[in-house]
Amino acid sequence: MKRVVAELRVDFVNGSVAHRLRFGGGRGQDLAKAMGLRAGKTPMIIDATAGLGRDSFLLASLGAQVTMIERSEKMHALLTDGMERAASEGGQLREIIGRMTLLKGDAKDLIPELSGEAILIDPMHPERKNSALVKQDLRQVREIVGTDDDAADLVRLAIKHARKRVVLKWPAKADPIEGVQACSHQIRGKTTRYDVFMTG
Ligand SMILES: C[S@@+](CC[C@H](N)C(=O)[O-])C[C@H]1O[C@@H](n2cnc3c(N)ncnc32)[C@H](O)[C@@H]1O
Repeated sequence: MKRVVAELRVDFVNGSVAHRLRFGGGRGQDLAKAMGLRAGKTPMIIDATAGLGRDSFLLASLGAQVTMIERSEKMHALLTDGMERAASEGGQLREIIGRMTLLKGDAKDLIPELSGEAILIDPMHPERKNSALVKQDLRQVREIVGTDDDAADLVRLAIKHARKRVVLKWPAKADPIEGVQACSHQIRGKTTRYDVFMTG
C-alpha cells in the first residue's frame, strides 16, 4: 500500500515541538547547555541554519532572543507561516515567537553584520547508510534544500565573528567536518553531538 506523506509544515502548536515545550528538560538539555544557557545567563543567539525552527523555538522557550537565518525561499516561507500561526494562539506561544526574529539570506553574508554572542550551526547532515533512520520531515527538508556543502566555510566564518561561542550540531558518530579546527569541547547525546568552539 502506498504511504501518504503529509505536506511539510512548520508546527510549533502541536506535535513533537509542543510536547517538548511541556515536558522538556529546561536548561539542562544538551542544546541549551551547549549554547551557554544557565541560571542567570541567557546569551543572544544566532541560529544560522533555521530549517524547521525547532532548535530556535526551544532556545526561545528558555528565554533566549534568537535571530534565525534561512536561505531557502521555501523553508523561509514555511517558517513565516508556522511562526504566524503560533503567534496567533496568543499566551505563552506568542511570547516565545516574540523572541524569535527570522531573516532571509545566506548566514555567511549576514553574520558579519550581526552582533552574535552564540552562533548555532546545524547543517544538513551527511546521508546515513540506513536512511530509514532519518525522520520523514528531515528527508522532506533535504528534498527542498539539498546538501549544505559549504558548512565548513560557515563554521569558520562564524568562529571569526561570534563573541563567545559557536556550536556545531552534528550526528554523534559522524567524522568532524573537514577543514574545521578542533573544537573546545563536545556535548554528546545518543544520536546527536554538539561541538563547541569557544571564541571569547
Ligand atoms: C538541518 S536543517 C536545520 C534544522 C533546524 N536546526 C531545526 O531545528 O529545525 C538546515 C537548514 O539550514 C539552512 N542553511 C544551511 N546553510 C545555510 C546558510 N549558509 N545560510 C542560511 N541557511 C542555511 C538550510 O537551507 C536548511 O533549511
